[in-house]
Amino acid sequence: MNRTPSIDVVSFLQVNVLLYRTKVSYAKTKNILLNIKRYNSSSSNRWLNRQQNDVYSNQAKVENLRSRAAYKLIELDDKFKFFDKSKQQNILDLGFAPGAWSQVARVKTNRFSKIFGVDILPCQPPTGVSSIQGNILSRRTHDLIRLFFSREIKLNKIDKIHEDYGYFEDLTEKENNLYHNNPQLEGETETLCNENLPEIMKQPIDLVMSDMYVPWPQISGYWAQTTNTPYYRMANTTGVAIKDHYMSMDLCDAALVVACDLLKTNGNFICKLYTGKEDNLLEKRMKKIFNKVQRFKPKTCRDESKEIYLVGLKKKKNVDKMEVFL
Ligand SMILES: C[S@@+](CC[C@H](N)C(=O)[O-])C[C@H]1O[C@@H](n2cnc3c(N)ncnc32)[C@H](O)[C@@H]1O
Repeated sequence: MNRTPSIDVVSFLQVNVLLYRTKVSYAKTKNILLNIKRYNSSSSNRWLNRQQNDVYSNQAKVENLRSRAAYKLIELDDKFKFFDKSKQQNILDLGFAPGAWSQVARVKTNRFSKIFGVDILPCQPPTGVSSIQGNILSRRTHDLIRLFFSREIKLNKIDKIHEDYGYFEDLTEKENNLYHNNPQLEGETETLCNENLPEIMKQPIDLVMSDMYVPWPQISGYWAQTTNTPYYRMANTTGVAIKDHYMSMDLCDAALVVACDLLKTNGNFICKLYTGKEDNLLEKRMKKIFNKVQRFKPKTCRDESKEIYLVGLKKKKNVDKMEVFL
């Protein structure tokens, strides 16, 4: 087979020949090569190296969690107590892929609770979690979320192991009568009209959690992609603080619109953002929606990262979306 030598081997040989001619020592050659390598290494390589040496990433692999992000949600829940096994909860996980937050939510809630993930990337959800591939900036995605929570879903009891972990392999789904009896909702192509919806469908969610961040366009690694590992670099940021900030603010606003429309009164909200100039504006908006708003930086977040979480506790009654955003 005709094999093409990698760029490193080629540059090693080239530099060696060059240095042999000029009688430079081997140690110096190595130094020059290291510099070339450093120059060539992309930010995604640096990210992969950091992941390999990261305690939380390794721990996540041991515990069969899909990413280190799981520990951030665990810390958030330790502080704010979002999950409650004693009652049925409807949970929406925005930007759920690869699915670590959904895994945590599944384990921390009882088997009657529904967990629904939305992501713009294709991703197989964890066991006991439902999902759609959709853009949260689209009105249709909002409608599909509403439809999902209007259905009655029963989780099958299969065996003791699943019972212990609070979820089960199969889902049996029974359409909610309200959905079938309402002609307006049967054709999913129409945008749902809020005024005519039955009460149960107006605001069905107890917790909206958003860990969204804009994924990078895929430029490599196609050979290794499966539905479970859609993109390697989806947890990556651009490294340009101001860009990261503005990109995350748009997604926070989108999550906030979902909270205005679909979160129950007294429901809670978690939202990841990269800090910058517009934090205060977001916080101000959140204060119009929630009784209490708090900032939280989990220990799992890297020190150098600008990532923080804004938490909205106990949604107020009759929130006027127009007033929040104008
Ligand atoms: C940091 S990852 C989320 C990690 C996840 N919380 C976990 O625990 O595995 C951010 C996700 O947000 C998703 N995302 C970004 N923009 C989106 C959008 N407009 N609509 C839906 N999902 C989006 C990305 O595709 C990506 O999978």
